[in-house]
Amino acid sequence: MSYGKLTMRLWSCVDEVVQKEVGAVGPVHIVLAHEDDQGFSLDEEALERLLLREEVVDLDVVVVSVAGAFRKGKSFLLDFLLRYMYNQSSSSWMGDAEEPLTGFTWRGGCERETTGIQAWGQLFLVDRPDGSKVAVMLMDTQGAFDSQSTVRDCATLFALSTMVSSIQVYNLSQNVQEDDLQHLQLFTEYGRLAMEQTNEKPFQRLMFLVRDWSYPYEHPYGLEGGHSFLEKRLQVTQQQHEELQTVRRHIHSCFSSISCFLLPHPGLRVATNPAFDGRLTDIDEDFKRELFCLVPTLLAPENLVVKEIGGAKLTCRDLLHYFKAYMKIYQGEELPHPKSMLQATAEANNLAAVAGARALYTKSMEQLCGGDTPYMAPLELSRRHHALRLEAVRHFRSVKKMGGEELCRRYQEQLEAELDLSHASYSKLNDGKNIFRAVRTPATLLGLVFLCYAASLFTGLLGARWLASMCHLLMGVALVALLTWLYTRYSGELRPLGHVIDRVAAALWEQVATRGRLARWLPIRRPRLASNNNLKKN
Ligand SMILES: Nc1nc2c(ncn2[C@@H]2O[C@H](COP(=O)(O)OP(=O)(O)OP(=O)(O)O)[C@@H](O)[C@H]2O)c(=O)[nH]1
Ligand SMILES: [Mg+2]
Repeated sequence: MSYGKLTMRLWSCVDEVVQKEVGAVGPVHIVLAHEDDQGFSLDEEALERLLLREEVVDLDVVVVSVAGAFRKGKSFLLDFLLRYMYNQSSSSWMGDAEEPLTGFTWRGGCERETTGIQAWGQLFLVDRPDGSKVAVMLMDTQGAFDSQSTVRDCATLFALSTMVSSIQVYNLSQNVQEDDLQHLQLFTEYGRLAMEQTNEKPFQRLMFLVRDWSYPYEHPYGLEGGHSFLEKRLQVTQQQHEELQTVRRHIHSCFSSISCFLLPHPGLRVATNPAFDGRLTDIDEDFKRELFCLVPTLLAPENLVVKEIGGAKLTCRDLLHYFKAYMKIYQGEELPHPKSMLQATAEANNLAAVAGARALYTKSMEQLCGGDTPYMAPLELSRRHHALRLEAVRHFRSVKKMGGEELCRRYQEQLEAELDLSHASYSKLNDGKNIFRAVRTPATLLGLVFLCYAASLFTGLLGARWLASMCHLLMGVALVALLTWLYTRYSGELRPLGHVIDRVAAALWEQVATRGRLARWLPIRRPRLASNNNLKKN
């Protein structure tokens, strides 16, 4: 029995089961797009119904996905893939000339149609020439760059479809532009980020499908023309700018095989007639001829590519687990959010300006009160900080940046907060250089020792022996604290203990000094940070 006949028999068995279970077969939403900016969710039940069906669950799986910008005929093309899968053994798989095209929903018009990710409601069983049997899943993806999706939405869906498919068709219109390559780079990088790092190429087969190709006199329609065209487009040369080289290297490093197919325009009736329902009589001959070559290039049994992750082939059951795991990663918050080019550039501009202003401030502060400079009056330090802070902010604002005033103000606030933090640590460094502060703990403890000694002598003379013993005890504690403090400073060990002793001594010192009105000339209280306004008034 030929492969084709066997496939058809198997297929009709599966078809019967499915018809009984779910009625008419159609597209199934496996990834749902939520309207209210809530991202996407996986319809696990729908996916389980599809992948855990007894006939397919343990078979190796082939996933063919079509992705790209919205309104470019992706669903329309997928319906021809469906026709091929349903009529594989027949050379007239394209169907009757007057038959409307059905399957994945497609339509004319300028508003988006497909949302989320849809899979065809049943998998196709195919016998491959090597005798193995595989299950083929066809997947349609929400078009990128519609007016309702963010860059993150587009990246998530493209990345997901690339990660779970073994054959990804990148559907483009008219040409392969540099921005098409940049978007592919961004989306595949977003996919690679969510996958475990391996040395192997993370994705399998990629086909650039260029629709409405208008230059057959330069590169003929079809796979061969596509090959020569893509070779030129993806060529890396030393004369290229580094940016162009990086994009091309990235794409080569992501896919194990890359091809290109140039498809002619299907004719004006397809593109512009609102009454067009997909019948073949309305489609240009050139398009049908090339489509007849394109579809088997993707789906003929010998061309099918089994889905592999980390070098291991996946069954339908495995694919279900991977789908769930990947979806969870994209729903979590650990991945960075891809941004639009303007947003990313504006943030980079602002960050660079913040870094420049911070460097300016730090350089001057280092000269003023860095590690090797002598102690300076805290009030003077605070005054200079404010002057330099103003200068740094002025520098930040003078740098030309993209992104507008709102973004600029946000980064200015960040800069100001950072500079205030720096001031706090420069103040601490400066305080550390003060001789009084350096000897404050031992002086306080020594003072306490003498005070307790004198008090014990005095109370002993008065005959209050228990009070004298208390003073002795306190003196002993102060002495031990002093020795411990000296040890911690000398050895650098038991630092938390040394820190506690410092704080107790500081509290005592503050009490005594404040009561004794010494606060004016001893470094007891830190000068309060004068606000910008105060400074201006001064
Ligand atoms: N110019 C042109 N139009 C096409 C081609 N193939 C299909 N169309 C037309 O493009 C329109 C959109 O087709 P869809 O298949 O719904 O497009 P889509 O990419 O799935 O759109 P979204 O689901 O919104 O992302 C329909 O009017 C088709 O007739 C093609 O190769 N070239
Ligand atoms: Mg569509």
